[in-house]
Amino acid sequence: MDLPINPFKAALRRSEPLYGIWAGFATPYAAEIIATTGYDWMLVDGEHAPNTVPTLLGQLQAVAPYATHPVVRAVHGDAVLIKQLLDAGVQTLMVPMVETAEQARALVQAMRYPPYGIRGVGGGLTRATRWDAVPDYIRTAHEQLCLIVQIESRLGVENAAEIAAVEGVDAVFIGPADLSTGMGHAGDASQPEVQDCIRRTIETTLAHGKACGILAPREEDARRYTDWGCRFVAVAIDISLMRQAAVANLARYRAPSQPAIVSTTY
Ligand SMILES: O=C(O)C(=O)C[C@H](O)[C@@H](O)CO
Repeated sequence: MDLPINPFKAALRRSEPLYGIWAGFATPYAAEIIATTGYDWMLVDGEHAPNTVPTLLGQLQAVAPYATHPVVRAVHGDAVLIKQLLDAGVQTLMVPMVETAEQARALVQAMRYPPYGIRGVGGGLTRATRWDAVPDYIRTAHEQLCLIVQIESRLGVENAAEIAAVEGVDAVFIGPADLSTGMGHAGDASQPEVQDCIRRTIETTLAHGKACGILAPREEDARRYTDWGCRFVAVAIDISLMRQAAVANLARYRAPSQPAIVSTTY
């Protein structure tokens, strides 16, 4: 069989925004539900959701029949973990808290086989090669792999030009929660100096010919960031959607301040 195409990587080169959703339930069942809803991509979160390599694998398998592309966020940029994730079939990898070009170059190396990098060869043991059904995987894998580095600190913003310029970095994703918190604003990305950092990072990334993405669950933020040039925007978080719907539904029957009455009898 042919090496599976990475439609997300190809779409990043086009101009229309790609709308994504954060998938935080860490189960294949919930991930599959999300994959049926029509978002362009979903962020399967290995950083803040309780995921491990096997749970991420299960979610990749669950969403494989659908058009929504799974972007997997690693808990950190360790080369050994990256090897396992790529072997499990991750095609698009996001790595949090990248602050220097040196870190970005190390991530590129971790995703490539020698002589271009340090990725170990799993061959027929791996889902990435479809257990050896894909011919010439070692020579061609890099064509369909996509690396997204997260810039989410003041240092990362300062080094954005050097990071975006690294060959093999396909896109930059801004983390507004960490960026604003690191700048002393406790998750409030609306602060002018945070907005300024976000805008500068988008402009710098685009100037280096790379795509830029961001998490923006509030509609006005999402629209502003796409106006500023963001190409892929996560406009929702599945866990928040469920909680908001549950709270709103209950509020139709009971005032929010009224305590829950737990009863085991009818
Ligand atoms: O800093 C950010 O913003 C992110 O990286 C996304 C958060 O980690 C996300 O988990 C918020 O729900």
